[in-house]
This record gives sequence, structure tokens and C-alpha cells, in this order.
Amino acid sequence: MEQDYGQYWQTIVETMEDGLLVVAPDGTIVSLNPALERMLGYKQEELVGRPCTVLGCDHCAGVITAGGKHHCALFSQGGIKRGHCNLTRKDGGFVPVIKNAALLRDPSGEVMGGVETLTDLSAVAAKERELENLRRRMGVNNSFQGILGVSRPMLELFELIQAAAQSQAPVLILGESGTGKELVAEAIHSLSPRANKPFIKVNCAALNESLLESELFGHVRGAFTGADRDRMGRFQAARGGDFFLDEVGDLPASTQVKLLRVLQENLVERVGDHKPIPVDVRVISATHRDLRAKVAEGVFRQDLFFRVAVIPIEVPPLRERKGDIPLLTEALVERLRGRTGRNIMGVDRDALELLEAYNWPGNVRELINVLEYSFVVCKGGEIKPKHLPREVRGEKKGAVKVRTRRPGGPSKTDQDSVRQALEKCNGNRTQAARLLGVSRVTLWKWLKKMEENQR
Ligand SMILES: Nc1ncnc2c1ncn2[C@@H]1O[C@H](COP(=O)(O)OP(=O)(O)OP(=O)(O)O)[C@@H](O)[C@H]1O
Repeated sequence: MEQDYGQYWQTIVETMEDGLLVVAPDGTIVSLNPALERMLGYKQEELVGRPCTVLGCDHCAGVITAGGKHHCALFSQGGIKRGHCNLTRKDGGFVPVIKNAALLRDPSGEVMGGVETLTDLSAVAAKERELENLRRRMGVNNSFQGILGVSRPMLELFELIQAAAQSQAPVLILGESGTGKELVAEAIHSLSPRANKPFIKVNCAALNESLLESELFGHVRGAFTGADRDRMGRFQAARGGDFFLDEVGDLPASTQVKLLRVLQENLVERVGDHKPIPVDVRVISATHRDLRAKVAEGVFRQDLFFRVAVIPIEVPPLRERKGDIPLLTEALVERLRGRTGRNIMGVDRDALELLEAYNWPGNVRELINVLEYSFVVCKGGEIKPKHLPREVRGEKKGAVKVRTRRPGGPSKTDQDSVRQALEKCNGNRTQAARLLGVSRVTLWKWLKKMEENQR
């Protein structure tokens, strides 16, 4: 009869959907059920005998392994009820779970170990993400983690960010300057299980080689002139979190080798010391450069490229998502209004048309600058074409371009432009001047000069 019960429990454990884990008092894994094998991607024999820290549970982040004794929430508090946590799969991905745990005691009350049940929340989390994406597609939400965008390329980008956040793999963010690469890196961090750990940023282009290495990896006292004490590097400081390497395309050759080591072996060596120090970071890098071209030129190591670019994410330039311009403009004007206290309500239709026609080589950063300029020039009410910088005004479809403004008067091309502008504006000089991007006085002077030339 007893044996029957034994088989009965065995069947339950093997068929239950929840993961089941038994650990010894020192945290060594004693056994797990098939559901947990599936959840984590490990086979039972790969885990039994190993410390439970291999599961990388963020709830147990406070685990201290001192003198072989394992202290975690389960053993210090006697149990865990409905704890939300993330486990690390064999392939490096995360599984969000609800954990319940209890101590196992022998008849004398002695703790024999602990048992944990783990409910997989991946499907729930995926549904939540789906709902969020749906809301964005329906226009209910027009931003994602502070990144404004409703265009198709941006919605695709948001989905990619969500996927990257759930992985441990290094991410490479590519895109022109001012497209929002840093915002993307921050979003990946905020959405990942590393969110409550540090997000450390280093700009590889801002420091010279030796400063950069000491900043990244730390140094020991006496490593170089001025190194009067040991200093921890930023890789170490980022422990458990994300490391954002901005402008990775500008990394000097010798630093590239050291970064490769961090990515391959999770080890750093401080400048002036050969003792390897283990680090636990996920590397997110970004560059506005064509990194593949740099690899082809031999300036960027190919092996490092493959290591940093496990998940490449391209941030589209603004000119390829002009549908976002009205939304961005509205949100940025509102932000500027709050910051400056100026009574500027938005941009009028003509000005918006100009913003949509412009090519935006400096992307969103340039749009911010343009609106800041308009806030200075515009006295109140709506921003009109005349409040936009000249280069933006010149790009409107069908707009009349003035190539050069000469002190003596308009060139032949400019004279044609002036005539076209006057024609377009039915002879209204104020409007024509605006279209040409010059003041009324300049237009008046040009017209005078043109009359004189005709005489
Ligand atoms: N989609 C967006 N929504 C809101 N703000 C944005 C967006 N994209 C960029 N920005 C803003 O534009 C500015 C530039 O963005 P960011 O610094 O992230 O660009 P970057 O691609 O990292 O540029 P660089 O390559 O020059 O470092 C920031 O102020 C950022 O907040």
C-alpha cells in the first residue's frame, strides 16, 4: 500500500504543470521534476548536485554563500509565499515565475532541506506585452518607455526591445546620431530582470585610451602616474546590471581585446594587475558608425563584432518615419512649454508641413533643437514657418530655394526664385519673403537691385 502511495506521488510530481525543486540545507539541488526541466531547458542530471544559485533567481539575489552555509530567503525566513521572481534558463533567457517554498523537516524537527514550487508566468507576461502592443497600434499609447513613436518602424522597434530585454545576450544598437539609441538602451534595461541593478554608461569616444581602460576595468595603486589608490572599474560597479557602451565603434584596438575577454569569459583585469576579477554584466553597445564597414576596414575586430552584436537593433532615422513628426512635435512643444513657461500652443499647419518635408539629418535631437529655436523666436501663440530655422524652411515641397545670399543682390538663380515666390504669393511681398527665407527688407533690396539691372 505504502509503495502505491509512493508511485502515486511520483506520478503527480511528474505530471504537474508547475516546476518542483528540492534543495539541501546548503542550497545544493537534490531533485527537480520534468516541468522544471522544460521551464529551464536543463536536464535533471545537469542540475542535481549543483548550487541553486545556478538558476540565477533574482529574488535570491541576497544569497550569501559563506563558509559553505547557504542563507537565502527560504532558509532564513522559513518559507516563501507567492514571491515573484525571474529564473535564468540554460540558454540565458529569463523565466518569470511565482515561487512558493517551504522547509522540509525530519520527525525531530531538524531541517532536511527545502521544497519550491514554481509557476511559469511566461505566457501571462507575453499576453501583457501583446496587449500593450495592441494599445500602441490602436493609438491608445503613443510612447513606449518614454520613446515616442506610432509609425510601423517604431512599433517593430518596440517589439524588438521587449524581446531583447528578456534575453541575457549582448545587444548592439545601430542608428544615426540623434535617433534615440540611448533611450533604447535604457528601455532594454528597465524592462529586463536587471532593472533593479545598475545601468552604467560609458562613452568610448569621450575618453582617451588609458583613461577609458582605467574607467572600464579599474586600476591598482601605482599603475600609472597619479594612480594614488586602487579604483574599481565600471564593469565591476555594474555588477548584476547592464553596461551601456556608447560609441563602441570608437573603441581603441587594445581596449577591444579586453572587452572581448569580458564578453567571452566574464572576467576583467584592472590596469596594473593581472588578477582576473569575475563580473556579471549584460553589455548593451551603440554606435552611429557603420560597424560592418569598420570590420571590413580592419579597424574593428570581427570576433568582437560578433560578440557585441548578438542582438542587433536598428533605430530608424526620422526621415524614414515622418508619420511620427506630428506626435513628436506636439509632445516636444508641450515639454518645452512646461520648461520655459512660454505661452506657445503648438505649430501651425504650414510650419508642420515644413517639418514633415525636411530631411532631418540630425534626427530627433535636431527636431528638439529646431523647436527650441522656434521658442526663442516666436513671441506666443502658434509657431509659424517664419519661426523655423532657414534650413528647415528651405525644404518644403515646391518651396523656392535660395542657394546663396549675396551682399550685392540676388544671383541669377535667386532672381528666378524671387520671381517664382512672388508669383506663388500673388505679389504679396511679406509672404514671398517668408517663402524665400529672407526678411522683407532683404527682399525689397533685391527687388530694387533687379529693377536697376533691368534698366
Ligand atoms: N523617439 C523619441 N521620443 C522621444 N525623445 C526622443 C526620441 N528619440 C530621441 N529622443 C530624444 O532625442 C535626444 C537624442 O537622443 P539620444 O541621445 O538617445 O540619441 P542617440 O541616438 O544616442 O545619439 P548619438 O548617436 O548622437 O549619441 C534625446 O534628448 C532623446 O531624449
